[in-house]
Amino acid sequence: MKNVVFVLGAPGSGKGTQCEKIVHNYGYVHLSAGDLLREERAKPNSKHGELIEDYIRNGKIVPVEITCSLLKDAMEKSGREHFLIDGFPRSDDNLRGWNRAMSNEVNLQFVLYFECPEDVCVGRCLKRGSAGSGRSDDNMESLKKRFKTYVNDTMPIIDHYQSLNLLRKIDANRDADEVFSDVKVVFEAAK
Ligand SMILES: Nc1ncnc2c1ncn2[C@@H]1O[C@H](COP(=O)(O)OP(=O)(O)O)[C@@H](O)[C@H]1O
Ligand SMILES: Nc1ccn([C@@H]2O[C@H](COP(=O)(O)OP(=O)(O)O)[C@@H](O)[C@H]2O)c(=O)n1
Ligand SMILES: [Mg+2]
Repeated sequence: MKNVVFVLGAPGSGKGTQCEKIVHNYGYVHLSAGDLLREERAKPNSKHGELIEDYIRNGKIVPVEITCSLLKDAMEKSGREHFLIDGFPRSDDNLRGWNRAMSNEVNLQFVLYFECPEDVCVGRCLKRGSAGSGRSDDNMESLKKRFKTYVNDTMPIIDHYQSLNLLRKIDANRDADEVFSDVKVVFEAAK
């Protein structure tokens, strides 16, 4: 049986940064839904490249059929058993699509949630943009849309996992190493 930890939090809350540290310490495979979508977009023969670019630039959530099949393929290709799924599920469509396709073959261990104020997150993303992230959505116009999507579509998913007692909330408004010391406590408890 495959094991999964979902990693959620606002854009810029530090999901990718903390996932890297978890990979080093706990041997999970890190799958970022956003990275997989950006990779798919970059393929010259991609069926969905233009759609993905439009959704990303406008901070909208790409239809789950696309995202879930990228995740499923990456999981199968890895041949591994423990996965950090970063930035997913981010909407009701994501959650329902995942449950339809995957819930029978995957055990959800818990959901890591990085809590961080919006102004701090926006500042981090703008800094990432001006440092040359090359991302078409690390600009103020896209960020406004991304945060609207986060509040309207993703917060209800976070509440859903809270009500199932699966949410592990971390204060992400600190130095990355301090954040990781709390992350470690969660992973040690899950061993
Ligand atoms: N705890 C932190 N304090 C300050 N900056 C951070 C912290 N964690 C990540 N960053 C920086 O903020 C930006 C967003 O981090 P990232 O891990 O990509 O977040 P997310 O995947 O949630 O968007 C990156 O440029 C990263 O280097
Ligand atoms: N489950 C997901 C995750 C990302 N995405 C898209 O990819 C964009 C970037 O996601 P990301 O996870 O890389 O962004 P960050 O939260 O890491 O800054 C999102 O704003 C969405 O447009 C999606 O459609 N569905
Ligand atoms: Mg990220």
